[in-house]
Formats: sequence, C-alpha cells, structure tokens
Amino acid sequence: MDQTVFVINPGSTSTKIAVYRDKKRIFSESIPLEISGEEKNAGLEETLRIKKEAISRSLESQGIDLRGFDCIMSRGGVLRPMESGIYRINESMHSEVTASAASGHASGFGLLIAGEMADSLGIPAYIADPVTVDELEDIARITGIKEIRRRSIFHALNQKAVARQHAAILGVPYEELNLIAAHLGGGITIGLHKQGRVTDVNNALDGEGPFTPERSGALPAAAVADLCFSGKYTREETVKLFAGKGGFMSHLGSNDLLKVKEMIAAGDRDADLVYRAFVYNIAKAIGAMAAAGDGMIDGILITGGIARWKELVAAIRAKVSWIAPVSSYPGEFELEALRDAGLRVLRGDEIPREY
Ligand SMILES: Nc1ncnc2c1ncn2[C@@H]1O[C@H](COP(=O)(O)OP(=O)(O)OP(=O)(O)O)[C@@H](O)[C@H]1O
Ligand SMILES: CCCC(=O)O
Repeated sequence: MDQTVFVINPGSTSTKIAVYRDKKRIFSESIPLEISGEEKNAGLEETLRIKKEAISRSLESQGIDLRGFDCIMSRGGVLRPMESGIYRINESMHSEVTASAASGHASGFGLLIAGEMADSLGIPAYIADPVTVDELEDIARITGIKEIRRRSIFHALNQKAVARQHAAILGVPYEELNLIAAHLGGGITIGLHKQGRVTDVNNALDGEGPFTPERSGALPAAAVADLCFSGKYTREETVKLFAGKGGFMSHLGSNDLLKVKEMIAAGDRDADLVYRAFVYNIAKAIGAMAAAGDGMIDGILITGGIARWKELVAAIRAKVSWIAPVSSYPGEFELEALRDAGLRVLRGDEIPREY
C-alpha cells in the first residue's frame, strides 16, 4: 500500500513543504519569509507560531487531510555533533533546539513543528542528515586560539544528496570519490567530501566562508572585536548581524538575489561590485577545499537556490574549472531526500537511530 510522507524543510529565506504519496509529489509549496513580514526579527515563540500558521494555511488551502499522513520528516536543527543518518524526533532534541534557538538555524523550527504535529496525529516523526552532521578530520577542528574549536554546521542533507546523485551519474560509489559540494542558498557551505565523509566544511552560522545573501562570512577578527565593544549592539544583535543581517542584506538591503540581479541589470554599480566580490569569495573557498583535498578532486558540484542563476554559475566555473570538472545541480534536493528517508523507515528498510 502507498505510504504518505509529509516533509517540512525550513531554510533561512523560505520554508519548503511537500506531501508525497509513495515517490509521487502530490503537493509542494515554498513559503517565503516575506509573507510573514515581521518574522526576521521575531523571537522563538513568535517565529514558531508564524511558521506553524503558514504551514497550516498552506495545507488547508489544498484541502489536505492530515490524518492521511503516515509520518512526518524534517531537516534537523542545531543539535550535538552527530553521524549522518535518520533519527527519531525526541524530547532531548526538542530541548536542545529550543536552547540554541537564538544562535540556531531555521531548520530547528522544522524539527519542533514536525514533532508537535506528529504527536497530535499519533504518527512518527524523524529528521535526516541534520545541519550538525560532523565528519570533520581532527586537523580541520583546530584554530589559532586554543579554546576555540571549529564546529561542523552545514547543509548536510542537500550536499550529501547531490554528491550521491553525482556519484550515481558517474557510476562510481560516493565512498570512492573526492568531491567539493558548494551549497549556495540563504546560507552558503562548501564541503570537501573525501570518500563519503565531509572532512572539512565552512560553518556559515559561526561566520566562516564566503558572505551569503544574509550571512557575513569570515570577517577580520580585530574589526569584529571593535564592533563587539562599540556599545552599538547587544550580543544577540551582533550574532544576528553575522547570521541574518549580513552579506547582501548588509550591503544592499535584500537577501533576494533575484532582486540583486535586477539591480545589476538596471546599472547599479554597488550591486555589481558586491556580486563580483561574491563570486570571487565563493571561488576562493572552493580553492581552499581543493588544497585541503591535496588537489585530488574528482568534481565540483554547485547547488542550492542561487545555482539557478546561470551567469553566476558560469562565473564561478570560469574561476575554478582548472581544479576539476564543474557540475550544476540547481535548487535543492532536500525534500526528495527526506521523502526517501521516510519511506525507508516506513518500509522497514532502515532502522532510525535514537538521539
Ligand atoms: N533563479 C534564481 N536566480 C538567482 N537567485 C535565485 C534564483 N532562485 C532563487 N534564488 C536565490 O536563492 C536564494 C535562496 O536559496 P535557497 O532556496 O536554497 O535558500 P533557503 O532554502 O532559504 O536557505 P538555505 O539554502 O541556506 O537552507 C535567495 O537569495 C533567492 O533569491
Ligand atoms: C546549514 C547551516 C548554514 C547556514 O544556513 O548558514
């Protein structure tokens, strides 16, 4: 009998939802943050309420009967470092995601909403490949300050889904390839996939890597110290500046690169300079991962919403194709990856892990 899986995937600029009957998508929607206006500045409870209401409205407008769901899947939030895999949503996840909400990631709201909905329907809920999948090599954790260690927080679900898809196209097991996967979305993470493990990756939430539609990326440390002690910002406001109000938001007042594209087309020179700096920084980060992988890279994969911008992908390709062949996987494959994970559990093909 066909199984019905409901998938919730909040990203930093939108929440994507989908209902699948078996492999078939019967409904999907991308709900932009802008619909709910004040959401960017709201606290945990308020953000949760806004996201829940937007999801309910969307399902209601399609006349979808929640009682037909067999399980709910979501991308996980900022949890403890963990192995890649499928995990049953439980109470300790709930409290950890709630505790890290201020400095967390939008995907944590998916976990909370999926858990709550599943409880009320009496069905199971799971996360798969959350943002805290940690496969870093020990040398990649060390920084120049003894008490500061690097953390693995990245688009694990999409990067792994795209890397596996690429491996299948090449007809080579994922575990035998060295790939660089660049997820270009509201956040940007660029991972070195060394024989099936992401041994290094920038953590955009902690201010590493290129700037993004709304993340600052890496900043000069002394200037950050000045900013922190300027008295202009609280700690919370400073963190928001790095992850939420940085990048294109800071330079041009928008995290929507479709708008940035229009600004450039209309002759805006500032927008053009920031765009070129964006491409430059992404290429530099890909180069860094090539060095981390000793130059033995089988392919560079460009994915995420921004990969739909063909000229931008071409500009990155022009700068990095000397490293390895560049392939583009526009959009994200998170909904399908979550569907497949849900179906594997429902069919008994995979036993979910306990967190
Ligand atoms: N056709 C396009 N051309 C250029 N930019 C695009 C296009 N489509 C989407 N984008 C941009 O992609 C970005 C959003 O990407 P995406 O949907 O992957 O982000 P998200 O899911 O909200 O966050 P994240 O990927 O970090 O989880 C936005 O800046 C959006 O304007
Ligand atoms: C997935 C974490 C990276 C980001 O959104 O910045």
